[in-house]
Amino acid sequence: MQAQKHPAFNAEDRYLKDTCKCIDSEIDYLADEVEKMDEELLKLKRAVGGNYSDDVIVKATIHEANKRKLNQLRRAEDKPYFGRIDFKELGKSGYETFYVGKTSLTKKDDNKMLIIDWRAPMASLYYSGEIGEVMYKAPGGLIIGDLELKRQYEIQKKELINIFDKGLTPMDEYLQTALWEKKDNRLKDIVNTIQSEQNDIIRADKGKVLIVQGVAGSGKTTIVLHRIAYLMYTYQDIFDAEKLLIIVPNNLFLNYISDVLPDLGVEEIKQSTFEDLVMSLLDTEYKLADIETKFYQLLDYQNLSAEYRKNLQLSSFFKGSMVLKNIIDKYVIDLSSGLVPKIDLKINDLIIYSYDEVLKMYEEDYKYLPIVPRSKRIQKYIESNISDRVKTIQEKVTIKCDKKIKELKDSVEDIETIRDKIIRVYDKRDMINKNLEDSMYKAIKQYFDQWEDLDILTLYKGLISDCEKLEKYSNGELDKGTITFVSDYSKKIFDNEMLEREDLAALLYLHLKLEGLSLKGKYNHIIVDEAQDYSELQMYILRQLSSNDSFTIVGDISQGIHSYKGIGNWKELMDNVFTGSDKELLRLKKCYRSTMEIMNFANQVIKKWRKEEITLAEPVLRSGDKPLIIKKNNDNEIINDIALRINEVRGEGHKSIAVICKTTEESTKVYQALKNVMDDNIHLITDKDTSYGGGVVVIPTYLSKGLEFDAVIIFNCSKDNYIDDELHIKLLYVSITRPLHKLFIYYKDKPSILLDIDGDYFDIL
Ligand SMILES: Nc1ncnc2c1ncn2[C@@H]1O[C@H](COP(=O)(O)OP(=O)(O)OP(=O)(O)O)[C@@H](O)[C@H]1O
Repeated sequence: MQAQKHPAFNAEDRYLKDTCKCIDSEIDYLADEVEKMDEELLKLKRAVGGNYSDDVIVKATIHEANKRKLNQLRRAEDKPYFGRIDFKELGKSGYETFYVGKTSLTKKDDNKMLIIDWRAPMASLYYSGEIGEVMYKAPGGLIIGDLELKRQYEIQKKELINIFDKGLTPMDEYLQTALWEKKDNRLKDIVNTIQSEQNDIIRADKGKVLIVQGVAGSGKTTIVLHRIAYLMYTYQDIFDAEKLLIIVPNNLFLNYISDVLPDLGVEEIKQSTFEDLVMSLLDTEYKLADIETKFYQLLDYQNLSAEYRKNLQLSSFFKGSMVLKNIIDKYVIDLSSGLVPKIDLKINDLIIYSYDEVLKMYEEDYKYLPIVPRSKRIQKYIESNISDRVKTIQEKVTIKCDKKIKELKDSVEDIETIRDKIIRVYDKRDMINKNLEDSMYKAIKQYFDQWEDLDILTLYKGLISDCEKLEKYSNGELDKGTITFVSDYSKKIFDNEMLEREDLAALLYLHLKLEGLSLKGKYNHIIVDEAQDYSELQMYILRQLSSNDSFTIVGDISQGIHSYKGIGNWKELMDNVFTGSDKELLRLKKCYRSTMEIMNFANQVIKKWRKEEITLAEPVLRSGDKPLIIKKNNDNEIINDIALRINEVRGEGHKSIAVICKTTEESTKVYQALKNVMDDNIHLITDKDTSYGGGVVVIPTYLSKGLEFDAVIIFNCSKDNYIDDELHIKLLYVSITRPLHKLFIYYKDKPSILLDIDGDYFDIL
């Protein structure tokens, strides 16, 4: 064991053993407490029989905290800590030693802090502090002092394996050990090796919109998950799990990241795709058009004209744009101003509620309500008051009738005629009054039938598929060609009783304008991963769900394979969506995932995009094989070679291997062909899959985004499969930035123009 060579081994070994003993006894103690409290709470709950009890609440809270701590200690018992800092605060005498771990531990008998939590303010020194003068932010203000020692430990099953000292051993050695590990099917926490620039993001001020542009593999996903754990620990009184929301691209990805938060001691955070969030907010399951159809049409340069593909892009972009938001705003104003029909609510010829009276309710009394609840409120008001109103009218009818009868009685006509007339007047009065009573609810219905139907889906479809309306409300911001394309294309989808994914944000926005939103302002912090693929309107909607404009938004413009509908530029997002809020854009340039050789190669590919927004990745010093580009004569030869390659890579101990294809159709063919020449231990991943079980998979690029594998094999990077356009460049870039250790790229006939790069960056076969 390397650790034994370290001069402080004996002292460190003793400390580890003492700490482990202490954890064991704390685990025993807490397990005992939890068991006792389980029984006690059961008895107490029975005794109070479902009634409110302070005692039950207090005990249940302690019980939950004990269970949580017990879980955390159990998770930490094999590796109780990973770092140490020796720090002397300015003005104090002597250095104090602090061990940093995933969860804190205090010794029972003397209250000595054996481990501090990695999220504690002082632990920041472990991640960001350099030996010498340092400072860190504590709740009471800045603490300044001197950092004498920063030490890192590799511990396995309670045994010290290695010790690294800042200054004596290159710090990267510790990071390198972590990065060389083989990956299985899930993302892992990185508390041991969080880097300084990542630490800054994790601990950034909570009260703003933080946007992080990070290159592929820079740890964006990992960091946002650590940030959640940090926020929940640091601001326990504000951030309970229900007030946090994480938006992720798809359910496969959700499954891929699902271990990290529990490992960091955080449970039950709402994590959702944008689509699922909208459907749950609208409480409706919409049938959505297949995500792939449009995506693959955009790639189909052989069969579809450039103009058609451009219109497709524009149409998607429009549906997520602030232009559509403005159109909806104007549409709603018109809808609202013409909503109260210019008629009175009458029964026969009697006015029960006049147009002016209802208009006043609409424009003044209930103006504070959105349109739909406002019109419902007015209807309800009229329903509950109409009988009083009718009574008043009946009284007036009676008075009029009495007056008429008096006149008749005073008249000079013969008595028989007067009697007949009086009877007729009474009959008429009774008929009118009865009719008033009988018809009042029917009249209300007939009256409100004249109001425009506010079914939001119908209104939305009506707007989007109506060229005249789009033209009227767009104020010249859309050209006629786009308008016609949008409305025709949408009509076809609507006719099939479907919506596009792109429709959901606008539909929800219309809902918000007309109905309001029950979750408005519900979340204290919202996290968006892979944010480059979201539209401004989607972000605008998320902003409506936030109580305080507290966001962490991470993404990589270079991986924006859905940028035809998404964000092309962070500055525009800040200007157009987060106007007026405090915001900051940070950059992560280092890639921790892939070897230097893979990342240098990837940089050459993304450079072909020739866009100023590109940030080239700086690989962390970890060297492996150069990417291997392999030419074969046909698909069969490629498949046979891939099968051999997979066995070879498996033999080297790599656990996760992906054969990445451009489309699902290509993936399906490759999967079938591989199954014919290989064992059965291979899986096809499609958009129906919600989990990735590790091992060998065949997967289309767009689903591999966000994931990573030990080795990646790209099936067909031939000339006619990847052309020199933005979407193809980004697709290839995403694929080649997925591997940690090995990358193989196959082609037949001629290689793609995107592989036309300096030969130093790859090997060929
Ligand atoms: N400080 C670190 N220490 C150890 N591993 C790290 C560190 N930072 C990132 N990694 C590892 O790098 C890999 C990439 O991380 P992650 O998936 O979070 O990056 P990303 O920026 O979201 O990537 P992409 O945009 O390509 O999806 C993961 O395996 C993660 O564990």
